[in-house]
Amino acid sequence: MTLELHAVAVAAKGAEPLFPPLTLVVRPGEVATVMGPSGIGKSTLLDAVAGHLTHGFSLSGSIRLDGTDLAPLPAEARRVGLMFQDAALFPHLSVGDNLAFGLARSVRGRAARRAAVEAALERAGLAGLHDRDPATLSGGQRSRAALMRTLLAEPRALLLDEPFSKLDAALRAEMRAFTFEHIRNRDIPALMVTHDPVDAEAANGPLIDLTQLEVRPCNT
Ligand SMILES: Nc1ncnc2c1ncn2[C@@H]1O[C@H](COP(=O)(O)OP(=O)(O)OP(=O)(O)O)[C@@H](O)[C@H]1O
Repeated sequence: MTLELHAVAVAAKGAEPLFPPLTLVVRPGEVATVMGPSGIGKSTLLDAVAGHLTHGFSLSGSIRLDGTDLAPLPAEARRVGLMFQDAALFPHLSVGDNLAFGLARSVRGRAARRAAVEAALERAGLAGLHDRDPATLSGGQRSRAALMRTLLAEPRALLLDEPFSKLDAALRAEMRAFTFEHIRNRDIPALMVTHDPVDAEAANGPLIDLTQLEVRPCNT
């Protein structure tokens, strides 16, 4: 799965585009980093890829996933996963039921769904916590569960909007490594918005500064 942005720009009705046209290729397993000052349109760019553009913003250029133009597809048909800093587990569901909520519809039958959730909990280092109330988990455990919920939907690409910024330094490093490893294992492209140079340094894909729109290789 490759994510391709060609001359992508977003603009509010009657206004100038938020940033100059962006052209970018994110290959399978790669994390591309998008940086730029507050308000330049980083989250709006991710919304455009996810199919959630709101507030009168319109998109120009094209966004392709695996060669398919995403423009005509509604958000749910794009199968693009979104992880953001305030990603919360549903407080009224157990940890396992939170993960089951994300589970792709293609996994059918009670036993198969339970097995898929148990395997995901195990991979996230959360084995045995299926029936726990999310409020009783540590911050890192909650973050890992939220990521697994996103991944269980089998997204074809992942969008990360400052996903680690609420975590302390140690947890941040752990979640960053965990997330990037899953992106590589799933061989899906990811687009990460961050203000943190350490996140950018750890990413293996192109680095885009929306104020410069320079695309240069990072760690490759
Ligand atoms: N609900 C809204 N209604 C109108 N304009 C909005 C709305 N949300 C965002 N904007 C505007 O769209 C522009 C881009 O916002 P966006 O959130 O994409 O920026 P950002 O680069 O992600 O910022 P930050 O780093 O602070 O999250 C900003 O100028 C902002 O004021």
